[in-house]
Amino acid sequence: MSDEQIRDDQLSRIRIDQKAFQHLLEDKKELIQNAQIFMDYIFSFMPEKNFVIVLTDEKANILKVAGGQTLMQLCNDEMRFLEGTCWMKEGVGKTAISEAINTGMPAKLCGEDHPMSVHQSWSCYAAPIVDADGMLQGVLCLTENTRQENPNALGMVIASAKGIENQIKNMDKAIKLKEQLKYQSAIVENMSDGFLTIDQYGKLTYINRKGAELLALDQHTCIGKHVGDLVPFKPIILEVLETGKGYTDREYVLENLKGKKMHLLKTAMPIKDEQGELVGVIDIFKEIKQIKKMINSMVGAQATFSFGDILGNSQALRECIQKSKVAAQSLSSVLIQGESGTGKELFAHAIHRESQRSEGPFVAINCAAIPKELIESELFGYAAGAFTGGVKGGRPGKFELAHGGTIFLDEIGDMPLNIQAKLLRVLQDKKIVRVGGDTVFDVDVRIVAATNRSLYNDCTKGLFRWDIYYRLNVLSIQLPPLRERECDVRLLADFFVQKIAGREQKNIQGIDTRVYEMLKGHHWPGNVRELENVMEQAVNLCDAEQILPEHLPAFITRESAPVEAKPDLNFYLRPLEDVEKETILKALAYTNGNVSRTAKLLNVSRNTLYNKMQKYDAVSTVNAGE
Ligand SMILES: Nc1ncnc2c1ncn2[C@@H]1O[C@H](COP(=O)(O)OP(=O)(O)OP(=O)(O)O)[C@@H](O)[C@H]1O
Repeated sequence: MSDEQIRDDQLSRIRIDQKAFQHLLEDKKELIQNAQIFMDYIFSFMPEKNFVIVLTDEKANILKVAGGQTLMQLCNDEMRFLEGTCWMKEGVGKTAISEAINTGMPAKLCGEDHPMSVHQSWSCYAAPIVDADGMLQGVLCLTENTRQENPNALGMVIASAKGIENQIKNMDKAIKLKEQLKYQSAIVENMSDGFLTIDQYGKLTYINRKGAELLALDQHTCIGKHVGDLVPFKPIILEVLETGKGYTDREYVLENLKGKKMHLLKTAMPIKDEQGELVGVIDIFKEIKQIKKMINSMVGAQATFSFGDILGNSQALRECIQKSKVAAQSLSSVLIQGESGTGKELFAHAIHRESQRSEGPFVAINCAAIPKELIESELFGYAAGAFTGGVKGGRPGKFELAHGGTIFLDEIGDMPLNIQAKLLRVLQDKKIVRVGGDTVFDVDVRIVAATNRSLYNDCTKGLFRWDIYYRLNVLSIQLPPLRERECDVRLLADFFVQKIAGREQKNIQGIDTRVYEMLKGHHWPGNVRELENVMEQAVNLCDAEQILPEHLPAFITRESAPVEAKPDLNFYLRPLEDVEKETILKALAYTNGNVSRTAKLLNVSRNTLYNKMQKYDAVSTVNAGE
């Protein structure tokens, strides 16, 4: 076979399918781009251009050929050294390219080192190109005629291959960084908090969408401007630039560009470079109302009962429900009065649920259950540093937390007079000032108050302010005691037995008629709460299919028992208060001073018990954990 035939035969074996080659070029785009820079560079500083330089992939497929025109032609004529050919196919023999691929090292093959006669007039210098993970990506190979050997050729190829490797690594890093930045900016852009950064000169370098919305700025045109020129107040982050000290979760009230008053919680952090020099500040801010919403949903500041949960067919109760439904539609304050356990809290829930602000929070506070010295800060919050021991950053009170909803002031009759004065301001102006602070906060809160005392009597005795009484009493609901609505006793007793038996998984079908009679005969000083407790006790004791008289507590069965002999009154009679005090102390001793358990034992509310304990100086017996 002639040399020409050998060459053509070889070409037909080493040529890659055109389509496959196009795919390969696409796959290796990055490598080709980076190698091209170095191939051009070598080409530019060798004026004789008496060489050919090729780039192959890791399987010896030639991706790119460059070189002097004459030499390229010669190379083609003698070796078919062409783009789109593979130089590791069978029959090609050992080449510098195959050596570099097989050993992973630079390789040099000159003249007769080549096994193929058609290659023997050429000297080839090849160096592998690897990526950041050490994986072979390709080979750079310089080929020249043996007559014009260049002693620096191998060094030049190795240096260029290294250069390409670095270029690829940098490119990979840049791509990864870009990806990372894309994610980071997506996170920051979609944050529900406002986020901005300034440089060391106070110029805005970045602001996210929420931040621009809160401060009423144009997100794009404000970049590069000094923050002091962008907002109508002295930006607090400039202090961080001055002091180098950041802060966490501080409250600020400011006006944005549109004049809207914003109550924000802010965190600012200084950014320092590797030398510890301050280069900027990060500022993260959110509206307090967002936090209050979260607090309310976490602490369950929601009304759980609706009018559907209030049972009773008596005329008096139906009228109360009717009146409360009307009250729910109004924005005026509501005063619910009634004995302990008549359902005042239940009505307060239902009024909120039926009102237009039912989506807002329902915040309840029991004025009798909080020590007098703490009521003010509980209701109105306190400013930063108001008292030693207080949370450094201050705290909002129940009125602020109830913004947009309803506040239920239970046992309002127990509110101290000095706090009543502050309450008047809320009722009149809908504004509050935190304890120890001077910032005025607007609060949009509907007040529902309740008491089991006669507020009117308290006013006449100077214990309650008339002005507040009149303001609260705009809509007044007087809940009837249970003893005055006999027909509800049966209904409620059935309901409680069903509810408690279901909860306790007891199969109790109903209530014996004698039990109804006994229940009707009781005076119910603890009202519905007392009835609920009695039925709970009965369900627990019941081992039959019906609640029978023997399941009722003795104080109820005794009331309906026939009186056999008149007791010796002189022996039995003692002042009622003495008996009450003794009973309370005994019960407290029995429960180790646990107020909740004692209240349950005595069938009274915690508040009623607490009031009586204060009256009888028994508060010191309370368990410390209470
Ligand atoms: N009409 C009613 N229907 C169903 N349950 C009722 C009714 N009235 C009261 N209750 C239940 O009785 C218990 C006491 O009710 P609630 O706490 O509302 O009374 P209160 O008047 O606020 O008591 P206190 O003055 O002691 O705080 C609760 O468990 C409540 O669900």
